[in-house]
Amino acid sequence: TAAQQEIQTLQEATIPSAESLHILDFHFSDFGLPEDLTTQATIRMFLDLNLVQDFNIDYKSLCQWVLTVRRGYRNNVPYHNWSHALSTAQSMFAMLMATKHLQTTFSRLEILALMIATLNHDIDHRGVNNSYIERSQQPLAQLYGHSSLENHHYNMCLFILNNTGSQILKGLSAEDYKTLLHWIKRAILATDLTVYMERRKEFFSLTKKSRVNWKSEKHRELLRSMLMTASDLSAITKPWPEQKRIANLVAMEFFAQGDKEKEEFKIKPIDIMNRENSSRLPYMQVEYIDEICYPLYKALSRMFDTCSPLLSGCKKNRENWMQLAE
Ligand SMILES: C=CCCOc1ncc(C(=C)O)cc1-c1nc2c(CC)[n+](C3CN(CC)C3)[nH]c2c(=O)[nH]1
Ligand SMILES: [Zn+2]
Repeated sequence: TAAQQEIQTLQEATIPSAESLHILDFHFSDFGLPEDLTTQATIRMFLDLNLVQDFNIDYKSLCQWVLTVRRGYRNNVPYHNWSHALSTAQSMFAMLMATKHLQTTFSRLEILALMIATLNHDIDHRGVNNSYIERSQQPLAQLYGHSSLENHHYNMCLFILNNTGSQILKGLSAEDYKTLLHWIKRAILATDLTVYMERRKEFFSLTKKSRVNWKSEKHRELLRSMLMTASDLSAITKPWPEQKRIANLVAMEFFAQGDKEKEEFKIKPIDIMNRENSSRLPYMQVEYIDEICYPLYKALSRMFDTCSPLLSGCKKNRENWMQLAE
């Protein structure tokens, strides 16, 4: 079949180096990268983090797993698609590769959890957020209640990991497998912004007192969660042309949800989803940066100076949006 052919082709491909794919750069963009190179870039991340070796991952299964995860994203969704998943995983990869401290602090199993979680964290996203799903009483809402979307992303991730032919975790002990799934679930659920906003206070106070106890599982999980959000929102740190392009995709998706909310529920959508406010988009972005993004990149850069390009990128975009807001 075509799917088998695609697996075969990927399996036989010579995977380009990280340098030639530019996946070590914080300013990486997949814009214009051909689809087959996006799957090869994903394989390259797993190879360069030594995950294939450390966990005895069968290479053909890894190829099938990457292609199945990619297919799990909907290409009729403007922003929450495979490109967002790849950029999120690449941001995590760039932080891990740049920060030796992270690689020595996190176990190999934690690194594996972060890479699987970033790639799967929005899988099967329909372009609408939790509040829309809960209000529309969609099956997902009946199934999962709150954080319904993130629970769905985790379940899809688990389903693919258990699927014949893409069982990349076959080489793990029963205990490691159980621990890993728990960490992947927590990491995917951490990408729910409401969860992030609750938990970041504790993280910020830890980084201020620089009292992180790396031995404590609670502190490590908190850091893994914060790294998930930093990767998830990393488009806000990209060079201006890329940030502009992404912002337009996010706006397209948000306004489409707002239109549906007006149409189906006869309600007024929240500001960022109401296309009547599109002239205020730059101002809303400045607010979004100040309230949600900047504090996180500030705390991360305080902890790891290797992550300072994320903070400076975010700061630059605040200035760019501010100029448009006046
Ligand atoms: C219409 C949207 C304009 C574009 O918006 C964007 N463009 C790009 C990025 C990016 C990450 O680069 C991010 C955004 C962007 N994302 C936002 C989100 C979800 C992460 N929220 C939540 C919803 N909750 C408010 C109740 C806070 N507010 C946002 C905003 O104002 N902008
Ligand atoms: Zn995301």
